[in-house]
Amino acid sequence: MILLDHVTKRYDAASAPALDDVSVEIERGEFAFVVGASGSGKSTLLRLVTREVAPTHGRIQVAGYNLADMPERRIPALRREIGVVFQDFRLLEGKTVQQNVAFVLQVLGAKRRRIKQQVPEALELVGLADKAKRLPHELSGGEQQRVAIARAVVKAPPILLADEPTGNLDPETSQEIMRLLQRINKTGTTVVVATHERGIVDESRKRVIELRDGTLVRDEQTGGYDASQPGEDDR
Ligand SMILES: Nc1ncnc2c1ncn2[C@@H]1O[C@H](COP(=O)(O)OP(=O)(O)OP(=O)(O)O)[C@@H](O)[C@H]1O
Repeated sequence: MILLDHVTKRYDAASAPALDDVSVEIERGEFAFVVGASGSGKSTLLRLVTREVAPTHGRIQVAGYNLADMPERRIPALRREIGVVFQDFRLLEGKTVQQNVAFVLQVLGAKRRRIKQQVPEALELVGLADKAKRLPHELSGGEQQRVAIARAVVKAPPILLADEPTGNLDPETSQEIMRLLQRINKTGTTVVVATHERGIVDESRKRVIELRDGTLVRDEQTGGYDASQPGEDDR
């Protein structure tokens, strides 16, 4: 589903690569964490998968698309296969919850009937059916992130990427969001979560792909964060 084969990404020739010769394969239906300290390359890895940035070297395949030599005009088709969630939610402030979620389908040119059916389903999935008419600022942070997740999955993408999805949330709300992402994974969606919060990773016992200074230093199926290494929380 997602394949990086000896991928290097340099943003500019003078500085060290943000990702350095990274090879990793994430199968359809898997749940994987990408962990590492700030600046280790987590966001760069996700941005390569969405083709926001192109690799300097190496081969990338996502949902059957070959990204390294992909023409610009094919990028929208790739992005239809991927839902993305960010730390800062990125909701449209002037639109209600249901309008935020519907907007994705409208942009894709979906029929009104499909929108009427899928938006309530997505809100039901994230537990926000009763708050469909609220504006984002009338919601808690955790609720706003759930709207963002509903928006990411409403088009039923095979892949969901989350970049520090719990970075702005308290521990209890973070756990709720992680449970929701795992529930979405159980429906068959491939889920990749970048985070530097080791507690979340330890609890989940999922595959952990660890980056340090742009290189892959660990790829383990059973989870657990290497406590011997200093991380964000220890500084
Ligand atoms: N657009 C850019 N231009 C130049 N350098 C960049 C750019 N984006 C990221 N970098 C550099 O690439 C390296 C990896 O950054 P990246 O954002 O991928 O790390 P990260 O692990 O996601 O960090 P964080 O947790 O702080 O978001 C860093 O050294 C960063 O400064």
